[in-house]
Amino acid sequence: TFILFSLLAAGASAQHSHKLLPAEQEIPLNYGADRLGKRYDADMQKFRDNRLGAFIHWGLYAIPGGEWNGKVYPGAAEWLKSWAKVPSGEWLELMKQWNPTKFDARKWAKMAKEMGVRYVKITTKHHEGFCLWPSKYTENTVANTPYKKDLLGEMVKAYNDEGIDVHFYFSVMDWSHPDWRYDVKTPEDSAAFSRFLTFTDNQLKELATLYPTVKDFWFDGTWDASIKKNGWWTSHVERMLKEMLPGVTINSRLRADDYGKRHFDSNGHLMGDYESGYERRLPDPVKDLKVTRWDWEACMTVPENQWGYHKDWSLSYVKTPVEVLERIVHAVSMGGNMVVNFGPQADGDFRSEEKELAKSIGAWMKKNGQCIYGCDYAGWEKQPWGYYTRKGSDVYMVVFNCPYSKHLTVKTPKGTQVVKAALLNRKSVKVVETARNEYNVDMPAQEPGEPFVIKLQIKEAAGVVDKYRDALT
Ligand SMILES: C[C@@H]1O/C(=N\OC(=O)Nc2ccccc2)[C@@H](O)[C@H](O)[C@@H]1O
Repeated sequence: TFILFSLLAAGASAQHSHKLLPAEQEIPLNYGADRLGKRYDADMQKFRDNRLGAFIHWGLYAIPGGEWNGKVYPGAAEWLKSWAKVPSGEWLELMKQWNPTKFDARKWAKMAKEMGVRYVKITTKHHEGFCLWPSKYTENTVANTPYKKDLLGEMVKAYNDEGIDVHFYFSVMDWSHPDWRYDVKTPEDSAAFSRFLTFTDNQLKELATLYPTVKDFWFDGTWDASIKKNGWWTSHVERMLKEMLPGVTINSRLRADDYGKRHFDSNGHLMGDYESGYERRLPDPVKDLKVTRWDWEACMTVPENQWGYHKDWSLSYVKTPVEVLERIVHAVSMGGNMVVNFGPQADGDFRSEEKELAKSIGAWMKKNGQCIYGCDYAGWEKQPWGYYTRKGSDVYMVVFNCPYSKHLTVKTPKGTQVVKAALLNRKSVKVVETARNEYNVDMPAQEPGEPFVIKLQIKEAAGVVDKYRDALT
């Protein structure tokens, strides 16, 4: 079985293979998925209902902002240490300049509230190894900078005070730790990496103990062979955090199983509580409907690929608010969450483009948020005008593209009728049945000038009279 399975596993597609084997062919795993299927407890339901989040990528990399020794690197700014091949000792000198004088956690929380995000994911430690909290397991922390104070603690309190959940991003890969290894090949490697895993355990326990209102851990920096060869540890971390913080959610990216399979274990079952592979890309609304079988969260950058602050946003395309909004709606329409990224400046303020974006998305959410929060995949056939979302028996049409026909085609599943349609401001729009399970929903009389939402009242009674009798062929 093992040989057969190894061939099967080798043939499986990339890390996102979810090919489920018939139950009797499943192989025994010690470090595979702890649970089959979605979680339905209150904490996971809150994660799901939140739907819209914001990422905060903030670290030493915000100081150089993509430029090193007079050269501007177009790659992701939070990877500048790598692009410019800066030794750790030299990179950590930046700590001497870390003093965000304009940082005001309450202002940050107000901005998030105004945008309508229900949660914020904060980089507690990115690959560079600089900690935004005063960790006692390393010198590379905010405590040893001119700022001194516990930045993470200030943020957690401010966001929570605004009713916004806080999630922690944590990079396992730590470029500044002498015991980090990309691979474990020698006895020296395994001694060092074992020390590294203990160090990481200690930091995670510290985060869970100091900030017990944290709702989620989003692990990153877990793609290297060293982690894939230690799937047991990733399973231990998930169990340790869930023991310390019952209800906490953990992303699939942490996890590797007994054979180094990531995200989905060797039997095709999702590990962790939600799939976190959709980064700067989204599943296709027609071809990738498989994602509606599990919980997932996408994240996106506003420029093509900048998570940390980069001084020059002219180097790539910057998405407009409507383009950001469409990705948010697209994710929710397929049963996923969307996290929009912000890369604060070193001084603790945000660039104007990000402030404008937050305002613009927030204004739309204030009017239309009921088609996002608590909504899920509707199960109806995708149409060119936009996306469906659904909450119970309420189906929403979120319209991004207006057809010259002035009608929005709606095709309902068998046995489902559209009874009424109305704009969210309650002005009704005409609905005409055009064929079996097909309707024309009128465009609103006034051109809304921005993406708009139509709420459908439907009837799913079984045994609907089928007045269209197909001709006998
Ligand atoms: C959110 C982003 O996450 C990262 N890396 O993500 C991935 O490697 N993503 C990935 C990899 C393979 C498949 C799908 C996504 C980091 O390197 C980056 O600086 C940023 O923090």
